[in-house]
Amino acid sequence: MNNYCGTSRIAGCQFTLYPMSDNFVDIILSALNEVDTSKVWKDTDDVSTCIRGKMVHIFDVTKAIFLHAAKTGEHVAMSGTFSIGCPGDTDADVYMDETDHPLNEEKAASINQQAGCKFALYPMGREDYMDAIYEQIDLSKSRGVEVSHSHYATRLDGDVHHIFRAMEESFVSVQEVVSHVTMTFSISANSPSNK
Ligand SMILES: Cc1ncc(C[n+]2csc(CCO)c2C)c(N)n1
Repeated sequence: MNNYCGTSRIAGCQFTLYPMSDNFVDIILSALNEVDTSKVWKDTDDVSTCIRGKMVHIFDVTKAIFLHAAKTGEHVAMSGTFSIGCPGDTDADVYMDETDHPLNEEKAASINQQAGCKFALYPMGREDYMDAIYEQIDLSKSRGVEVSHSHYATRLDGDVHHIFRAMEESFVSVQEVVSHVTMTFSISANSPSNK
């Protein structure tokens, strides 16, 4: 099966927004609406949204949707799973022809938002999966984000742009050596616990 396009392979993210607000329907639908998703395959249902396409656009769209929801000032959380190299899917292959320019970066760049995030990498099908994680991730170089370890996950605190950059860098470097990788994350902004 050929799921390669140049040097880029098809990736995806399945995520759910949880606005802790009476206005949750509007916050979810506006965030999904305001973000330009034209470079990714997208499907939203009552549980979650799934996007598929080039890695650069998967991270661009996921981050932008979280930022647009969080900029309402409400306590908003998002949980999801990134995946690459999952064999079998071909229905989003057409999106692999898109250029690498992320469509939402310019608009999202002006949104400053602090958040806390826990993420975990799962390189699939490897006896030495722990080595694959430790060898490829060098979070010591992550600028603007505080890194701490927790059970089953790594915690990142800081600006949302820096948090997503750290997760993207980790995911990109692990998938260069392990063909099938998943990464779970849970991110929270405007939590009353921090007031
Ligand atoms: C990113 C994301 N996608 C879908 C849902 C599921 N969902 C729950 S309420 C609602 C709006 C009314 O239909 C939707 C779509 C979600 N929470 N977050």
